[in-house]
Amino acid sequence: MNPVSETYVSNHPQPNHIFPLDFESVQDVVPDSHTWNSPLNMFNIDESSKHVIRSVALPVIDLDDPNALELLGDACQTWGVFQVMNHGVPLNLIKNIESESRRLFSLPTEQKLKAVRLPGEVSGYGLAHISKFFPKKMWSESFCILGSPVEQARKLWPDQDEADYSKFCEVIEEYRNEMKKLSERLMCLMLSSLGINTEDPNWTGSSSTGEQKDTLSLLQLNSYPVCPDPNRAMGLGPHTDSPFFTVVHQTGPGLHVHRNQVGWVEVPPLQNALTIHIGDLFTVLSNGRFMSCVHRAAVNQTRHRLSVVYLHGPPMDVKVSPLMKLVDPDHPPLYRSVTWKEFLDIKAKNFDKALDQLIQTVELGEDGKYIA
Ligand SMILES: O=C(O)CCC(=O)C(=O)O
Ligand SMILES: [Fe+2]
Repeated sequence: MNPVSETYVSNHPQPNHIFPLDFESVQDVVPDSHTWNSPLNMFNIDESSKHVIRSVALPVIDLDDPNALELLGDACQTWGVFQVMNHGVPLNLIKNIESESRRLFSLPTEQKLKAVRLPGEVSGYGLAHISKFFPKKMWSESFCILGSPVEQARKLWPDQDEADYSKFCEVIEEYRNEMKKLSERLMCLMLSSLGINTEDPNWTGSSSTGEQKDTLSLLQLNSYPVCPDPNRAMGLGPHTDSPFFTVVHQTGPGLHVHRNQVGWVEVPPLQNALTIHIGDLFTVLSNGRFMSCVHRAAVNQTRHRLSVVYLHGPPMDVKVSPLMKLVDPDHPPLYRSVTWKEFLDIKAKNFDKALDQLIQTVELGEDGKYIA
């Protein structure tokens, strides 16, 4: 079994955390199961104000800018989120993934349910994986793709022309390839901003079996149907992403990021920009220099919103630890090492406190090395 699937199986997701609301049948009331009215008390966020800030400018980085490296390093250390322009992903490919996602989510509910994610599986249609951490259901549906999309696509478009599902699969594969290229470029830039030379092939550590493996790439398509009462519903609850980072394309406003002392800030849907969220494993790797960014998705009353999220992480069984170059007598290693697979287990049990579980106290030994 795939190691990501193993993690999901061992954490027993319940079917009620998989099935989205049948949005086709919703009239003009948000059902109680989807009404978010009590404070969540997560991530130490002060929820006394519901106000979303639109006047604070998030970092926008043109990758062709000669100062891109510096700007990017600064954005990762202050915000943990930024937008990139001139990222090299063909704009027609972004339009194509948008229209393929729209085609998928506009299928009749019963058709989408044919590709439902089974308990313990990663790929398929359903509520986002984080659903189980919240007391109320989210106003969204998602489609997660790990590995080949063919099997799921055949379930969605079974009786028709092969062109129906093969177009979907082609676009998914092409988009994922472009995301992989962009992510590798961003990873190099982010590490360079920390003074790390990525030409050293061992910078991420080695897998437990000693072999070099491919980084894992996961794609998640999210759909946020129009909502009769957006102030009482939540598209996607507050969370941090687990991998090194995620690359998000959104079709309209709705993404909010949280910054301490500032509050919830809207990420504007800039034309031709992609949004990058620093994830938990980068916090570990950078020894706390880059902090993962808490974000959520709101819904609205008039526009069906979509987002496409690419998760860029290390191979599942590679140990991620604070980079040696970022550790010195003034900066002890804050986190113990962890693989992505182990971290998903920790997150499944501790959600917003997952990173805290990795914090370690160390002492400097006589040989100048830290002892946990
Ligand atoms: O829809 C969005 O803009 C955000 C989606 C997201 O955060 C996620 O899928 O992890
Ligand atoms: Fe996210």
